[in-house]
Amino acid sequence: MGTIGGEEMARWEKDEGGAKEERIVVSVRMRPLNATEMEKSDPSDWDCINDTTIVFKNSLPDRSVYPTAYTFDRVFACDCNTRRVYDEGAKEVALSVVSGINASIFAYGQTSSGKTYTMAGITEHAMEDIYDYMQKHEERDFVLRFSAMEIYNEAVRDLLSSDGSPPPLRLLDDPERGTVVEKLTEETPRDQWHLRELLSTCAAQRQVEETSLNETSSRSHQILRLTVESTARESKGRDSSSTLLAAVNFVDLAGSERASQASSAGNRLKEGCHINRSLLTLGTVIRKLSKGRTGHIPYRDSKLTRILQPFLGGNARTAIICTMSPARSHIEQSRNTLLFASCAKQVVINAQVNVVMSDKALVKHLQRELARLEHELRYPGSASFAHHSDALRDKDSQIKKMEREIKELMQQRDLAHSRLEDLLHAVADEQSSRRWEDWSRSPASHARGECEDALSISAAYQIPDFYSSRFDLSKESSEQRKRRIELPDEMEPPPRWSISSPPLHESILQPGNKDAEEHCKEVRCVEIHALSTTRSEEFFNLLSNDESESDLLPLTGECGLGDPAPGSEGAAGEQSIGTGTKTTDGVVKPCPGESSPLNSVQKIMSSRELILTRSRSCKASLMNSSILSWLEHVERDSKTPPKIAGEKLPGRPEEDESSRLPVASDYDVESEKLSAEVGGEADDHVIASSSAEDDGRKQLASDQEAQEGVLSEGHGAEKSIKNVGMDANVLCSLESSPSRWPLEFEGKQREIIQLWHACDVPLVHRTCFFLLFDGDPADSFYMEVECRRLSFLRNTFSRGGAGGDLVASSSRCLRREREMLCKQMRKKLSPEERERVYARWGVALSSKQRRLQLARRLWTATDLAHVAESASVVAKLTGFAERGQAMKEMFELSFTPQQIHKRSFSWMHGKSSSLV
Ligand SMILES: Nc1ncnc2c1ncn2[C@@H]1O[C@H](COP(=O)(O)OP(=O)(O)OP(=O)(O)O)[C@@H](O)[C@H]1O
Repeated sequence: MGTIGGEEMARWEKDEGGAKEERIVVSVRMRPLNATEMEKSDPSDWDCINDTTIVFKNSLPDRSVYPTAYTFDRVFACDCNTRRVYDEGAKEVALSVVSGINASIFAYGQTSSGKTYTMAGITEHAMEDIYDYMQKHEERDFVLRFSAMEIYNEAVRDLLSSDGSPPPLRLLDDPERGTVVEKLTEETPRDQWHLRELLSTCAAQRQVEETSLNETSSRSHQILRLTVESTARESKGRDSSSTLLAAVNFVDLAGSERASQASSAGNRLKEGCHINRSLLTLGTVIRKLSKGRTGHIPYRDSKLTRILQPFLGGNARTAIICTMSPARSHIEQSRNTLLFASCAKQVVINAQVNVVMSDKALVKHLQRELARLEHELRYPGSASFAHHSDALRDKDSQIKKMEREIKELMQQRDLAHSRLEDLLHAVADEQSSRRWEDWSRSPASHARGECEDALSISAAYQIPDFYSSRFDLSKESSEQRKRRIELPDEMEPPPRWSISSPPLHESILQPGNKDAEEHCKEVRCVEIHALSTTRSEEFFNLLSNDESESDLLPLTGECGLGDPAPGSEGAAGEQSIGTGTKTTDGVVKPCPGESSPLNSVQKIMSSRELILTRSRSCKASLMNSSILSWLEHVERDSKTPPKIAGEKLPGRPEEDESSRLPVASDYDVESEKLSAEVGGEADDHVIASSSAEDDGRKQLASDQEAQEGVLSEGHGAEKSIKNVGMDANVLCSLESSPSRWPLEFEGKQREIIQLWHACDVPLVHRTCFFLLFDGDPADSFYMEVECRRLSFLRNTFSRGGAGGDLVASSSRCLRREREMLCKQMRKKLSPEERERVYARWGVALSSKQRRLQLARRLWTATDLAHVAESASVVAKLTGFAERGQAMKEMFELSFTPQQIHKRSFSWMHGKSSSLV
């Protein structure tokens, strides 16, 4: 133990005196059977099986509920000497006193169990060790003070009093020191021998009487207290000197006894009552302390607990040695002792070093503390303040840094997760495609042909339901809201358009159409958000590795479809429109030999031109719920909707011919120029064909190839466009564009439109897709998916066999969808609106079946103006425009091979269903 002062002192103060939580050290010592017990052949029922456990070894049936084994810090068998008991059960605690920590050693047990015998030895050994310690630490100056008292019949007696019969001492409550015994003699032993003498005096003074159990029974509680005060010699007399001050109590309790067993009477009985009462209080205090320091602890119920209050579960280390007799005759008392010991070992104590500063040191310390506090009050930004604020800032920056790291980690995790998902989806889709192809070639697929029709229809008719189920605006996310079609300010829809109608599916969804519901469920929505670009790239990489692509695009150079503008012919039904012919389902098909190269050029022109001309307002107007408003808008401004080359927009005033771009016939000359300039690649794919419908689909592939060929030429294509008279502004825009996405988008869009046409894709699907994907780079993923699916279907159609049946089925499905739209016209459009739409679409007002005529003209051409116009009408009729916008994610790849048996690709098409 070194000097405590200066820095050490400050450190000690910081550590709150080195206080640490520990428990009372509890040991059990069993004495040998005494002569009386042996005479009575009282058997020994207890056995110390190891250093910590004592067991009740009686094999007789025991009716009690007491445990048979008890474990403590240490247990000492009969043959253990007191030295060992002291060394292992009390020494460490007793010697705490020299370190400035209060300590108490208790001996507890029934009468005649050996308390006095044990405690006398322990006190002696402790005194020896303390003196030994003092001798070994000459750097410190020690001062010992010794006092002794006994509590006999609840009276405190001074055992060092020279008076023969001293009066009982009073207990005083000192605010600083707690309970103090007034006028208690305190001796300062000169040396170890002097202390021994004092101990002898105490023993002689103590109340001892003979009882039936113990010839020298102690009838009082004895408390011997040795106070140790130590100061470092080198700091003595200096301002910074400090003193360690602590006391150790050696408490030899009176033995609990049963009056019957002790055969006590008279004074012995009275003594026994006091003893038992005070021991009972001690037991209560210990029990309450063992459950934590909550509630009232009855220290004041006895003089014993009142005097020992500071040492019981307080600022003192404590050791309790419980003594017991092994005799069976004392089984009950022994068990009580063990229960007390069990309770005591639960008590948590909080001993700390007690430092006493010299008056000078104390004054100086207090002055320094006062000055520091005053300084802090006057200058809030002082060093300590600054220190704290700096620490706070550091912590804040640490927190922010950690938050950033967490965010980054979460993003990385999400990214990895979504990539994994994409890869899994891609793999699953590829497997699905292959399985489906295999299956479609199998006889089973033909056998199912009988009910294709109904399935196709139901699947087609469930589309509005599909959309309506996803158009719940109350659940619309902010992203969806952002994507939702916006109405231009100047084009507020007139009130009549806002009349809500029940969802289309309610009127047309056929009962029992469970397959249709399944189709909806199978559509998987994958979040792409900010990762869409990355995911698209990954997806394209996957696609580029997919060799099946080449199979899906048979190069059959045949007649391409013309681009008959709606309204270019007023006839209905089977009448021809333009130079093309109309099939029974109203789909306009071109005549063989119509200029496919011209179509290609037109498509390129349209897509190129759209880069500039398809303004937001234009697109928005197409998407708006108000067709009428849109029509009015078109009539006011001849330059919108898009100035699609070579087409006559429905409703466009005839006198505006001069302002529009060249019509198809204008291209006859220009197309030749283009063909020559693009190296004839487009021409290579265009071969005249005499077939009308199926061949038309094949021609679409040819057109597509031609278009891709032109697009792939890059600047060459632009040059060609320039030659056909494109606005110079368009070219400037193209050349200055930092990204090729707009070009790719337009190309992809046209490709999809043609594939829709070729595959008889349901009009509702076309409409939703067209309106949703408006050129956002993030759309590339969906558009590529759509292309892949449609190419797959087209490839299937072109193979003949089962594909031929599927074509017929899809055509029927499309025809019924047009009938559905026809019915919706009556519900969704007022008579006046219908008239205007008829006029715009070239349906003669005097003709019959006008609604059917209109329905059959929708989506019958592939030029962008026609498509946009058709989409706006279908959107209005199906309520798409009223309900808002669908989630783009539902257009993702969603083939589900596991559910092929349900005849459903989740691709929400009658077509896909009819394929199965
Ligand atoms: N471990 C022991 N080894 C040998 N003898 C012992 C042992 N413990 C106690 N004794 C003897 O047993 C007798 C009773 O011991 P002691 O007086 O210490 O009991 P006690 O618990 O103090 O009783 P009381 O409460 O009545 O004062 C004594 O004669 C003592 O010498």
